[in-house]
Amino acid sequence: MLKAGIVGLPNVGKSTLFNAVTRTRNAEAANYPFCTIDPNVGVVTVPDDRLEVLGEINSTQKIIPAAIEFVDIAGLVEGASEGAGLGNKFLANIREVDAIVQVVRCFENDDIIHELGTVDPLRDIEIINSELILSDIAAMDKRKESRTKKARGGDKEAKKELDLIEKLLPHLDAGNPAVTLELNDDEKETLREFFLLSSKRTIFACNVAEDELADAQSNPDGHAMVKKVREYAAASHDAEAIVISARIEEELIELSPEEANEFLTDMGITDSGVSTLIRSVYHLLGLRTYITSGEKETRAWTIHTGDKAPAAAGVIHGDFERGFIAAEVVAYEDLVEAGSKSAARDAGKLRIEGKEYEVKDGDVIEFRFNV
Ligand SMILES: Nc1ncnc2c1ncn2[C@@H]1O[C@H](COP(=O)(O)OP(=O)(O)OP(=O)(O)O)[C@@H](O)[C@H]1O
Ligand SMILES: [Mg+2]
Repeated sequence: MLKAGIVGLPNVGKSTLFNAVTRTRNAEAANYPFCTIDPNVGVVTVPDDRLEVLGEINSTQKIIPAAIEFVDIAGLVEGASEGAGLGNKFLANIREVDAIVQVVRCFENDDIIHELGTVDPLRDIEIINSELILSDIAAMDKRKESRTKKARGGDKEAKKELDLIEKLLPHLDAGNPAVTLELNDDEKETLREFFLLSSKRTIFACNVAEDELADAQSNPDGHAMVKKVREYAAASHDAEAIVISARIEEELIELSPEEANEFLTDMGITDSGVSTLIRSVYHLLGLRTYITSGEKETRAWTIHTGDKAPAAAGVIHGDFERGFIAAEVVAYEDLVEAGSKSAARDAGKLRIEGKEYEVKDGDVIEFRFNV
């Protein structure tokens, strides 16, 4: 299962967010820096309203959403790349995740300690990013040395790596994350093998005060700190910034879905920031959902962007892929509009697709196979 790492300065609300997304209290969240040392790992289900709708249509007994993993990582501080605050250990934890959620403190509150004494989202982001970049520079310097020797000996693979490193180092030295360097497909492939921290796709989670969430969601640029983070994310990271209030979400854990909805409505919010965040992370990881739906269960299956029908079938069972014959596909919207699968078939919306079909997000599929 792909993993998203929750990263940020100490005491900014990472574990609170982790509890909110996993709907547990497994991570200790408390008002002091370095409350978290060892990472907390949890499975997070991806909210998807389409499953309930299909479940209704097919009188399904069970609904099974898609899932990804979240890892709550210890806070980084300035100097982490040189080992400060157990920096090396924490950076190693980040290396193991597939994408990053960077939690940025965007709330004023004198009772909650800020490591640096003041609330300043852009300064905080810069600290985290430069630690990731510095650690990558050190890794690349080392790799450059070993590859130079090999390349001299005529090793083509080493030469290819070396060329990329020569391109990468000035980019990193200028303070840019590896993820924003323009590369061709071949270079991208090589870059993946470097496992760089700053090459991971990132979403910024602006953690705002509870009473500012409603306004900040409906008008993000009306919140001065959120506005800055959004601009920064778009300009220098080609990334999204999402507004959350980790503490509200944590308070919702004990409530039933109905009570939680009522609570949110009272606050003037329709969708909780955390649901949006989880969905965005799922997409950021390059993941898409197709759905199977019948009386027994309605289930979301996770595939990668661009996966073809046999590979998608293989997610259910290897036999489905090996014995793949065809996929009966109807787009979610078409199925809902028709009201049932047979009505969709009558309306000519049911397609029979073969081996080359690229499965789309929201396809409702039944596979034909033979083993
Ligand atoms: N949006 C918010 N508004 C007010 N307080 C918040 C908000 N989000 C989190 N907090 C509070 O901030 C404190 C720190 O939260 P938490 O322990 O989740 O931080 P952390 O980033 O995991 O810290 P550490 O790096 O020490 O592990 C907690 O007291 C928490 O309740
Ligand atoms: Mg923590």
